[in-house]
Amino acid sequence: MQEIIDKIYYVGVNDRNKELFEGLWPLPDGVSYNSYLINDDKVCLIDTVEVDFFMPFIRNIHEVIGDRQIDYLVINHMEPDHSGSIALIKKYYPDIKIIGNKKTFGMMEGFYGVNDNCVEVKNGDVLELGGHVLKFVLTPMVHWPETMVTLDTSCNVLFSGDAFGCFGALNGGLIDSQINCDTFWLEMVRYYSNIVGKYGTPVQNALKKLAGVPIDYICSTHGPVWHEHIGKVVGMYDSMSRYETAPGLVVCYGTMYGNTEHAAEVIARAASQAGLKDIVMYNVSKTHHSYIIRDVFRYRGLIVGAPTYNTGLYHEMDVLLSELAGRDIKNHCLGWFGSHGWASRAVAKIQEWNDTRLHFEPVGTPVDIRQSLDSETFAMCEALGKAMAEKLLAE
Ligand SMILES: Cc1cc2nc3c(=O)[nH]c(=O)nc-3n(C[C@H](O)[C@H](O)[C@H](O)COP(=O)(O)O)c2cc1C
Repeated sequence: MQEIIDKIYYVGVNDRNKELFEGLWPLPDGVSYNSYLINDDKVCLIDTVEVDFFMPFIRNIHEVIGDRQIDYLVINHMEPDHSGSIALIKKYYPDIKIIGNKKTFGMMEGFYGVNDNCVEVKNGDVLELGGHVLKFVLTPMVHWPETMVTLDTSCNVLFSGDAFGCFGALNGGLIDSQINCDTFWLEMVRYYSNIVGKYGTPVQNALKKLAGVPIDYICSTHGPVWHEHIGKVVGMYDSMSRYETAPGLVVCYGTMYGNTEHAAEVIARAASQAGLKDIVMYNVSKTHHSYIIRDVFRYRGLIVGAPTYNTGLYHEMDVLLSELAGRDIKNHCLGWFGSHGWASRAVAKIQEWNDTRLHFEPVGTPVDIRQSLDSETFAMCEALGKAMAEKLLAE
């Protein structure tokens, strides 16, 4: 197994089989479950892996320590993709001491029935392993209540749990300086926006706790080990958790027979003609909402439109708006439009979502299309696209 630095080894695994992470998030390039082993006077394992991967996990551990026992297991985060192997690790290493905080152990008992040999740590507590010294920093609600991170102060390594993680399996290379990271940047935004995105304030609090701490390696639970790009990934987390955006536009629509799509094309073209360069368009039935949410986190403007369907809003658009509303996204502008055959509901429903849950800043005049675009609604779509572009560019 690869040594990251000074007796710290990677012992994680790759999952290229799963279609949907957590049954929700597509994994076109797989995902890694990262775990780390410090082979010092005392042996310490940092987090585990999803239980389906226990056999390759234990093989990786044996490759590093052979028959040595593991003294400590640090649990930074109890989500089962990291905690899933705790019970089996305890079977292999019955004397292992499990390190967590007050909120960790109730969850551990509830999920796995494990409740003995626990060592509770508080914020700032220290554990000496020999040459290596670990310091525990509690980071509640990034993105579960028990989350914490572990600093190895002897060599400036941060074991960050899910923070700074991203989708994408590790294809041979482990540390960012060994690999081309191009594919990981957008996947980091998708991971953050969908899974952590609601918790901007706790992420800001965690970043403040770590500000000024020298960090040479960030070892997260998913994706590459960050070394060369630490400034970039910390900057990305800072910016995303402040809900900072670029002056771009997401145009997202539902359609059955093309009339609402036609309106979306007119709106996007008008925005482009008004000078806006960053415009992305999605058919909400085709593109998984995790990609749309990712781009909503990147761009300040959003225009959504959908048909009236069974006296309500086209279902896939309802799902998208519900997902967006669940993330408490701030600092965004919204325009909207809709279509109907005989009795309009879609436009009012989108407005209802915004008034009651989203609270984005409304831009332009909503367009309600009866059956298909006519000259009046065509002009209104152009005006909507232009108004949004002018608003975004003016800022
Ligand atoms: C299954 C189905 C249910 C619909 N329900 C309604 C409705 O409840 N009220 C209404 O005014 N139009 C309804 N419509 C009509 C559509 O809203 C209308 O045809 C619209 O132009 C469709 O847009 P599209 O061409 O982008 O798919 C329905 C259409 C379909 C296919």
